[in-house]
Amino acid sequence: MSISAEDIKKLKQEVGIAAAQRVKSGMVVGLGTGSTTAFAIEELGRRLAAGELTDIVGIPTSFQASVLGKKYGIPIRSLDDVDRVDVAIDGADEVDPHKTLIKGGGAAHTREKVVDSLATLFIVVVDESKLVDKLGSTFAVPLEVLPMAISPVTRAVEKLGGKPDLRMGIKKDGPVITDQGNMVLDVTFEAIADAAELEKTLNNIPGVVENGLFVGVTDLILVGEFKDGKPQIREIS
Ligand SMILES: O=C(CO)[C@H](O)[C@H](O)COP(=O)(O)O
Repeated sequence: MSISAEDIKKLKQEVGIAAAQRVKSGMVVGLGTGSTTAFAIEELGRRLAAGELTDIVGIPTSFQASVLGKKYGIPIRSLDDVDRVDVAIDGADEVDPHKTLIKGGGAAHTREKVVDSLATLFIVVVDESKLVDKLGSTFAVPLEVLPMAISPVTRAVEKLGGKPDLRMGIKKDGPVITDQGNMVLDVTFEAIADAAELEKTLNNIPGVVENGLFVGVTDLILVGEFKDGKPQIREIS
C-alpha cells in the first residue's frame, strides 16, 4: 500500500518531534539537514521557548540547518566552540537492516558525516519509506566532488561499475553547488555488496571530498510508520 505525501509528512513530523524530546538541557546538539530534521529543530525551539530545555547549543550540518536553528532560537555554534557533540539528529535517504545509511539528498552529507560521526548518540529520523533491504535500491550514492575533478572522478566511478549523474539544480540552471562550493555526482551501482569497502574506495578517488554512505555511525533509528491506520514510532537500536 502506498502512503500519501501528506501521511509521509505526518510521519516525519512525529519522528522529528520524538527525537527532539530526547535532548536534555546543557547538551551540544548536531542539527541535521532535511525536511524530517526540520521538525526536530522546530521542536527544540519550542521546548527552549517553553522553558523545558535550557543551555543547549546547535551545531548545524548545513547552511539550511543554521538558518532554521536561528529561526527557532537555538544558539548556533561551530565545532571550534565545543569539545563534544552529545547528540545529533539527522535524516536519511535509505536505511538498511545493518543501520547503514545513504545520505546526501540535500547535498549536505559531507558536513553531516563530520557532525553525526562525532555525536555520542546519533539518532536517525525517517519515515518507513526509507527502509530498504539493499542499499542503493531506491537512491544513488552522492559524491561531493571538487569542480576541477568532475571529469576524472566520473571516469573513475565508471571503472568501478557505477553510473554517475551530475546533480542539477531545480530552481537554478546548471549543477547544484554544495555549501563548500563543490558539485555532486549521484552514482548508481547495480549492487552494493560491501558498503564499508565502497565508502573507503570512493573516498580514495582524488577529488572526492566525501560520499553519502554512512557505515557504523548510527546508534538509534526512529522510524515513523502506520500501524492499523495510526502513525507510530518504531525504535531500532
Ligand atoms: O541527507 C540529507 C541531506 O543531505 C537528508 O537528511 C536526507 O536527504 C533526508 O531528507 P528528508 O528528511 O527531507 O527526507
